[in-house]
Amino acid sequence: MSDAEIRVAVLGARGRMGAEAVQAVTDAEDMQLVAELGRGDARETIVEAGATHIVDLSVPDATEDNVRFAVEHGIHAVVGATGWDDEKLSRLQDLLSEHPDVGVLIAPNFALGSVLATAFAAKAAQYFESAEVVELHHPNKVDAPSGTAARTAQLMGRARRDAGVAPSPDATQKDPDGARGAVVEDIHVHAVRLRGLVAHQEVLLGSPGEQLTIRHDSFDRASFMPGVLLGLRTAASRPGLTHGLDGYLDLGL
Ligand SMILES: NC(=O)C1=CN([C@@H]2O[C@H](COP(=O)(O)OP(=O)(O)OC[C@H]3O[C@@H](n4cnc5c(N)ncnc54)[C@H](OP(=O)(O)O)[C@@H]3O)[C@@H](O)[C@H]2O)C=CC1
Ligand SMILES: O=C(O)C1=N[C@H](C(=O)O)C[C@H](O)C1
Repeated sequence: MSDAEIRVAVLGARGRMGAEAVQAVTDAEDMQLVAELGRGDARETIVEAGATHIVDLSVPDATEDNVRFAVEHGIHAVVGATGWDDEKLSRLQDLLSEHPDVGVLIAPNFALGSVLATAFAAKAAQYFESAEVVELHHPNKVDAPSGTAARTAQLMGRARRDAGVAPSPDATQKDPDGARGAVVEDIHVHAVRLRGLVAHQEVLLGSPGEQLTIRHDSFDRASFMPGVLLGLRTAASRPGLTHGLDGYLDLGL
């Protein structure tokens, strides 16, 4: 084993994503899987196992504490678990300023196609009168809207605001049951939960007489693994917080 080897602890290792990541890390020649943690397992195991990196694929309620533990112990973190709102991100930034050698990637989505779709949507959003997001997932998902949809809407909304675009036209006066969906940065976000689905998203952009739809589909969790491995291979060389796998890619957009 070389000193430079990436020694990985997977958190949420028995979950849908975690199990896939355990296999991907095991198969990677430049990595060693040194710990697999689930709910109730002591985080100290990560340190005892000599991990240089964690992959956090646990749950929104646990991820902040997991990442805090890693950073405080000088361990790089690649994070796919959702729930990272602005408050948590800001606390993490503060923590990282005390640990300037540690790299953390918070990746709402590891699939390259999804990362590109979000970047395209952010780029296109200012050119259309109307913009909405529809995310579609398997019914075992515990959070809504998805982390990917929330981030996509946030980037779209900010781009529209910076360009001076008005909020999407909407004559709705009565919506007692929330049929118009969640609102993130002035963008409506709709969540579908349907047996048979994995992870899908449509960004709808409309102007008089035309519509642009930017759709991405993950049919299998294998789609996320190249992004997880890229995150693990890059995090140590990118100290501080990176929000979005696009931060490790040169998309040129
Ligand atoms: N960024 C990306 O590309 C992707 C992100 N995700 C996100 O990853 C997360 C996991 O998704 P998914 O695998 O489908 O969910 P699962 O429910 O299948 O897996 C979550 C796992 O985390 C375990 N867990 C709970 N608490 C802790 C804890 N404190 N420490 C360690 N493990 C814990 C759970 O154990 P138990 O079963 O005992 O509760 C469970 O095994 C979600 O937030 C999801 O949105 C999912 C797909 C892609
Ligand atoms: O829970 C999931 O499955 C997924 N979660 C992430 C999210 O909330 O965006 C990524 C992907 O959509 C799959």
